[in-house]
Amino acid sequence: MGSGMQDIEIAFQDQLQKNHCFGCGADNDQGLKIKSYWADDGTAVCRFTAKPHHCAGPTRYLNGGIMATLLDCHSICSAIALAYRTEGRAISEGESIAFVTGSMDIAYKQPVPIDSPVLLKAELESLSPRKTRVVCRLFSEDNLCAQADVLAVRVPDNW
Ligand SMILES: CCCCCCCC(=O)SCCNC(=O)CCNC(=O)[C@H](O)C(C)(C)COP(=O)(O)OP(=O)(O)OC[C@H]1O[C@@H](n2cnc3c(N)ncnc32)[C@H](O)[C@@H]1OP(=O)(O)O
Repeated sequence: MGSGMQDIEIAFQDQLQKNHCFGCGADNDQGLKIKSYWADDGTAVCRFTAKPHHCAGPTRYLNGGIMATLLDCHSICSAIALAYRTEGRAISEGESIAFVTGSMDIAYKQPVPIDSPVLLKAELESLSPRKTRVVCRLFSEDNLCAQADVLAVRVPDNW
C-alpha cells in the first residue's frame, strides 16, 4: 500500500455486492465473514480468528473444513480482485466479475491451534481470461500449517 488517504483499505468482501457465501459473504450473518486485502508484495492476505465451535475433534485444534473454507474463499475473492485490477476497475465498478472454485487441492501439514489467529497468504497467477491459479498458504504463529492449490474459473455474473 502506498501513502495517502486514498489508500485506506476496504476489504475485497466489503466491496462485493450481494454475496451470501458462508465463508466470505458480507451478507451472511451466520458466516465466517473473512476479510481479504492486498499486501505490498502483490499477494493477498487475510487474518482470521476462529470461534471455539470451529474446532476439530480435539477442541484445541481448528476444523479442517473451516480451514478449507478459509483457503477457498480467500483464494476466490482474491482472484476476483485481481480480475478487476487487471481490467483497471475498482471492485464492483461496472459489469460485475464472478469466479468460482473449479478445483482445490489441500495439503494439511500441521494442526492449527484454535486460539491463535491464522494468516492466509495468496499468490495469484492469471492463466487465461477465465482461469486463475491461486496458491494459498495458511500460517499459525509463523508455521505453515496448510497449503491449497486452487483453480478459480470465471463464470457469468448470474451464476
Ligand atoms: C462473490 C464471491 C463468491 C465466493 C465463492 C467461494 C468459493 C465457492 O464456494 S464457489 C462454489 C463451489 N464451486 C462450484 O460450485 C463450481 C461448480 N462447477 C461449475 O460451476 C463449473 O464446472 C465451472 C464453472 C467450474 C466450469 O464450468 P464451465 O464454464 O462449463 O467450464 P469449462 O468451459 O469447461 O472450463 C473453463 C476452463 O476451466 C477449466 N476447468 C474447469 N473446471 C476444472 C477443474 N475442476 N479442474 C481443472 N480445470 C477445470 C477447463 O479445463 C477450462 O479450461 P480452458 O479454458 O483452458 O479450456
